[in-house]
Amino acid sequence: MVPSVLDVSPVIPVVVLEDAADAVPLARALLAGGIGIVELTLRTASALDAVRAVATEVPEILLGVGTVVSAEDVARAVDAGAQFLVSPGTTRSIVEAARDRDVPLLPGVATVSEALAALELGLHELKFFPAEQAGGAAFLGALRSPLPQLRFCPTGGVTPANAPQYLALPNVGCVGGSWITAPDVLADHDFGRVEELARAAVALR
Ligand SMILES: O=C[C@H](O)COP(=O)(O)O
Ligand SMILES: CC(=O)C(=O)O
Repeated sequence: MVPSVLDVSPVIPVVVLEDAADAVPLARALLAGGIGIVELTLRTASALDAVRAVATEVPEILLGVGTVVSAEDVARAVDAGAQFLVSPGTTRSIVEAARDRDVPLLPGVATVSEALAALELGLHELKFFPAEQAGGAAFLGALRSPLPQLRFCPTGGVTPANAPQYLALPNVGCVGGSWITAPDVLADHDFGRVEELARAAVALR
């Protein structure tokens, strides 16, 4: 049984991978650093090859596909091996496509009305995106009182410096962020650095 996506790790690393050959060593470095989950975004031509490689060669990691912006993306991601899906927003067609494939979806919201609309679609675990730009930890903290049934993964502008403020909120399960797999780290193929950053990220909570 797949655990709730929000409860695997304090941080979901959000990855934009240019070279699919990096995917497997990257996933192994995250695991070695104590992070058992990864979100590979559909933002590069190599994304689906990367997903297929991790699904085949690193089955121990919970494999998500992000930047899912259509029902077609849901199909492509799940066919490639995605175990969960992440979207920057929430649409009925994406929600229904993910349900049809029986794959957990973490869709994004940025306002109270979007959170209510997601609730009407039966969703209780959401991404808060873009977190820093949309109101940060103070905004999410204020949602807790009227909407205690919702839990969030704030993503967008989250850093090791501000992550603890989010992780201290009772309606936050984990945060998402790209700092563990930042472009300079990936450009250097520095998987030892990925492991170090992963270990430091796990210690944030
Ligand atoms: O999914 C959203 C972003 O790509 C991650 O945002 P970030 O680079 O600000 O951590
Ligand atoms: C930003 C976002 O939610 C994603 O790339 O999946």
